Amino acid sequence: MTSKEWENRVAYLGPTGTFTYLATQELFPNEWLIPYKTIPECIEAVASNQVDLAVVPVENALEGSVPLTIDYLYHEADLYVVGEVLSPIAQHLMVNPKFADHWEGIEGIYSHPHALAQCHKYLYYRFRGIQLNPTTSTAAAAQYIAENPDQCIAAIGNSSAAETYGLKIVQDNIHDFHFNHTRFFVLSRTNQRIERDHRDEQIKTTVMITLPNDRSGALHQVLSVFAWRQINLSKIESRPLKTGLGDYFFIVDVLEDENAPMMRGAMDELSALGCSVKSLGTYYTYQNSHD
Ligand SMILES: O=C(O)C(=O)Cc1ccccc1
Repeated sequence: MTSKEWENRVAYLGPTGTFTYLATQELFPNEWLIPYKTIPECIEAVASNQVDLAVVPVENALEGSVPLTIDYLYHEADLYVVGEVLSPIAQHLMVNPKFADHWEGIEGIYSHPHALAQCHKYLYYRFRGIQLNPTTSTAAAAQYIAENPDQCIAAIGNSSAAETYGLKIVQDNIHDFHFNHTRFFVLSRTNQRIERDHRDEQIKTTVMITLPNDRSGALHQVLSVFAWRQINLSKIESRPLKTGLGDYFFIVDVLEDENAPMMRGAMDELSALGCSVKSLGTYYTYQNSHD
């Protein structure tokens, strides 16, 4: 198939072998997947029409939100969430094969900051004092290890990265908590929905809400708008507006379709309360099986 025959160009946090890559590949097995080095580069790629869609991590069960993604969506880009992928995450320690028998002497460990944090206890008890080096992704770390075969260093990432970059896994499942899942957003310039057979039934809408300045009970009022309509929220989080200490916006996940009459009423009432409200769209969830 030539590049012209692909239906969609999909940016993802690369290179090949990241957790984002695995999530993207499972949802888009027949699309043209294009790696970008950082989350902002993925988001810019779709915003500037270089690609049709972008897949980026947005939240991890152990580490919480990925602030870069949420802040970039609020402050920098005008995009819609058109799908989400939930993937189980297993972290492994990998080295160049020639160090497979003396990996306990490694002098540095490389990975994405979230991956290092997910293995905090393991690294503390097993490698205290060894330098931990953040990289733009887990696969970028694996690639770095492969490109520096004379150094006794290790990467933390998934088994696909070990395979892609010819590394040997010397300790598997080193993440501190068994339930380690990451949520990825699929982003688009247009308000559409990715619809595949294996989607979850539950639909979700992500809304960004900025409260009117300094009014007591404003957040309570916002929550009441949803509560009395019996609209369920699955997440609410505040992020700094970056205009001064104490100024925040809220990102809220609502288990309802943005076009449902109750939801339209809720959005209108929020505006009437003086909030600025932006819906990032309604989308389906896809559960990935790999780890
Ligand atoms: O670096 C990666 O592989 C990513 O896709 C980001 C990430 C990092 C750690 C856990 C889940 C996703």
